[in-house]
Parts: sequence; structure tokens; C-alpha cells
Amino acid sequence: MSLLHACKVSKRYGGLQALDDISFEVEQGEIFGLIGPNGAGKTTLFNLLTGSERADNGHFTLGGERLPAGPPHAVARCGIARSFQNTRLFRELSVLENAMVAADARARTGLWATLAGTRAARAEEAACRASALRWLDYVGIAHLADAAAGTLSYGDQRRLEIARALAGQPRLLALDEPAAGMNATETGVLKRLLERIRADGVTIVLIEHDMSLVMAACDRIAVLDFGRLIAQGTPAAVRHDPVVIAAYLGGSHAR
Ligand SMILES: Nc1ncnc2c1ncn2[C@@H]1O[C@H](COP(=O)(O)OP(=O)(O)OP(=O)(O)O)[C@@H](O)[C@H]1O
Repeated sequence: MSLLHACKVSKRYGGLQALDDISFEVEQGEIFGLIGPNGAGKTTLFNLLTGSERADNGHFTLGGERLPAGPPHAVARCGIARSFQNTRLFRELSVLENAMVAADARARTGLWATLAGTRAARAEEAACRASALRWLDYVGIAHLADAAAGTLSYGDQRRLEIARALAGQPRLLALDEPAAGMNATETGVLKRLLERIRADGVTIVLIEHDMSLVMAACDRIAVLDFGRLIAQGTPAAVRHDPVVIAAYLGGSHAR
């Protein structure tokens, strides 16, 4: 069953067609890779999907319901969470506090109750702390709860970002280059984490340049080049597609 449907999505920046009439479907429970050379339009697609920018044409549906074009918190409420290419952590705050900020977005108590320190607010803070710790444990960094987020290794910062995204209890997790800057060991740990997240019922869309991770972790892959969808299919099919090979070899930006 398809969970996410991108329907004829286009985006232009001045004279540049960043995305041109893009349509694809992501099945419930898939790890779906979105690849392509630098500047192909991958992050733009995430920006449109998650409501931080608006498409010129087209739209997305999640579970058959049309997603709002924005703002991001309205899209998040529909069940989509995102991590960013450059982590957006509060570097001075502790790892636990970073996770609590995300878990707190789901809390119900109002600001005045929190400031007044009411019993309900205290109970909610305790629940929020416990929830944040559970997500840190889930991604394997609970032992770093008291460290300042800015002191974490790159791989651990990425895992904290994923914990923060999961705290919103999404149906679909959109990850923008989660393996960037990771060594092979960290990438292996990340792959197992992605598989666990999927096993727990969260569908994943993954932008990634690390082809060994993409090929090993993804069920299907869509390939963008200069804003167009040039191929989609299984990793084995995409890997041998001459159009894809030409796009990667032909661009001055191929990695
Ligand atoms: N706000 C913007 N204004 C103008 N051009 C933009 C803007 N955002 C992206 N672009 C351009 O749109 C194209 C697609 O960019 P995008 O960041 O989506 O590519 P990408 O596939 O994510 O690349 P990378 O792998 O390098 O992150 C690029 O040519 C980029 O320069």
C-alpha cells in the first residue's frame, strides 16, 4: 500500500527549474532512497514535502490525505518528521534537553501552567523527560544524555537529530544525508538503526550520497538529475541503469 504520493511536483527558482513534474510513490514500511548528483533537487523536494517551501505546481498525499503546503508544523502534525543536512541542534543545551524540546512539542500543558509550576505541568515535564530518554536510548545515545550537544561526535549528533524527529511519532521520517561525515563503523550502526525504525512501523525516505548505505538499506530508489526523475526501482536495477550511470559520470559534480 502506498503511504506517500508525490503528484506532479514542480518548483522553479528564477530561471532554474529545480524540480520538474516529479511523481513517485513510497510504500508503507519502505526505506526509500532519493539520490542524484549535487544540485539535482533532492533537498528542494524535502523542503516542499515538509512545508518549508511551497511547490509551484503539484502536491503530496500521505495515507491518501492531501498534505498542507505549509507551514512545517502543520505538515508535522500530519505525521512527517525530518532531519536536516546540517544538524539543527541547540549546541549549548544537553543532549537530553535537545530531545526534550522535541518531545515537549507534543505536550498539552500551556505556558502559564508551566511557568506557575503547577502539579500538572510538573507531571508533564517528568513524562517529557522520560519520553526523551526513551528516544535517546532507542537511537543508542542515552549514556550521553548530560553532555552538551555541541560536544558530540558527528555520528552521535546525527543520531540525536533522528531521536528528535522520532519524538514527534511520525508515520514517515525524511532524512537528509544522515550518513554525511560518518565513518564506516558509524554508517553500519546507522543502517541497523534505520532497519529498526522501519521494523517499528515508520516509513523512511532517505537522501544520501553514501552509495554503499543506499544500496544496502533501501528497498527502492528514485534518481533525480537536474530536477527530473530519471529512474526509479530496486537498488540492483538502478545501479545498472545506463541513464543513471551517465548522470553520475557526466556531471562535473559527481561524487
Ligand atoms: N532558495 C533557492 N534559491 C535559488 N536556487 C535554489 C534555492 N534552493 C535550491 N536552489 C537550486 O536548486 C537546485 C537544486 O538544489 P537542491 O539543494 O535541492 O539539490 P540537492 O539535490 O539537494 O543537492 P545536494 O546533493 O548538493 O544537497 C540547485 O541548482 C540549487 O542551487
